[in-house]
Amino acid sequence: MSHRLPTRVRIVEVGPRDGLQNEQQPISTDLKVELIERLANAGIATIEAGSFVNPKWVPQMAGSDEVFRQMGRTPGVQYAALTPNLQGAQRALEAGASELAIFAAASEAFSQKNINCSIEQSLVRFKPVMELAHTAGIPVRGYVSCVVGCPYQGEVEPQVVAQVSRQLLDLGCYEISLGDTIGVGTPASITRMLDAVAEEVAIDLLAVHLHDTYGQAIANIYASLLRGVRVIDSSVAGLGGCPYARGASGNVATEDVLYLLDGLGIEHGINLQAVAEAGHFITQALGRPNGSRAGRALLAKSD
Ligand SMILES: CC(C)(COP(=O)([O-])OP(=O)([O-])OC[C@H]1O[C@@H](n2cnc3c(N)ncnc32)[C@H](O)[C@@H]1OP(=O)([O-])[O-])[C@@H](O)C(=O)NCCC(=O)NCCSC(=O)C[C@@](C)(O)CC(=O)[O-]
Repeated sequence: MSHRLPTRVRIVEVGPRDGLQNEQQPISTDLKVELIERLANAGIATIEAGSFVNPKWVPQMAGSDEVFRQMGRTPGVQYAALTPNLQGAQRALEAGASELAIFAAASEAFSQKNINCSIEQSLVRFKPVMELAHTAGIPVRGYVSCVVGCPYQGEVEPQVVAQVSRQLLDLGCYEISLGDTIGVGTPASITRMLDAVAEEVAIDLLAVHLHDTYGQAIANIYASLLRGVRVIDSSVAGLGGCPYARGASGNVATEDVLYLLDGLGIEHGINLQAVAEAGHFITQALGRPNGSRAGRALLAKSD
């Protein structure tokens, strides 16, 4: 069990997907593309650029094909797509996604609401996705939602998270992202959960995906770093929420995470000021408040 901070962390930017999927207003493809390009220019090496789900349930992501086709690609950047099944995976690959993400849950109730099937059925649906991705030579990331709490079921047992994580790894995912979907975790519950999962999946293969609903995300990230986690999902300007978790606020803001990492002397290879400007750009365009405190502070200083 590590209590030493890592020297380098990889950021997975989920703003263009997780951040925007819940926006009610129409967002043009051009705007999504410009956001993605700004994030890539800032030095972010993994960007979740869209999802290929049923547009009836998540209308904002209906244009993901177009986004993937229009955006300029920066060499060395992975452009990931969230895909729930073979149909989604086929569309994502046709559109040119360089990485796929499948998503399961540690709560039966959330699995049913989110993807209309049980946890076990979801794993069966993911098999052909994995086969397709394997044949195409495309890496697949696995998400587990509700790793500490579920909006429908309440507390979630760390052992269930560990078991689903192991199953996703066995399916062939290269990394497992642990989602505190409703942001209820605290350093104590996140650490307990990570310790249970680390019994099944090496800590090097784990990422944390923490929503900031209760303002605990940065503390939870620090606790995760102390446990040896080296991959953090975040969303520029703290954009987002989950359509299947009412009241859930966005992911931890990328700018806030970068500020934390800088203060700890942990390398990340990203230009924080450029991300803050991307956050300003998108929140101005959407007419919504900027959810990053570090972003707001940096922008105020550079005015
Ligand atoms: C998963 C399904 C598709 C199952 O939905 P289903 O109804 O069980 O699927 P089905 O196979 O029975 O098909 C029903 C209809 O859906 C269509 N369909 C089927 N698949 C697709 C597809 N890929 N793309 C487009 N259309 C699709 C299919 O063609 C058919 O159309 P119809 O014949 O009725 O016209 C549905 O429930 C769905 O799309 N749910 C939305 C899930 C979602 O996007 N949730 C938000 C993202 S998850 C998240 O935010 C959490 C995460 C990852 O960030 C981590 C965290 O924070 O915890």
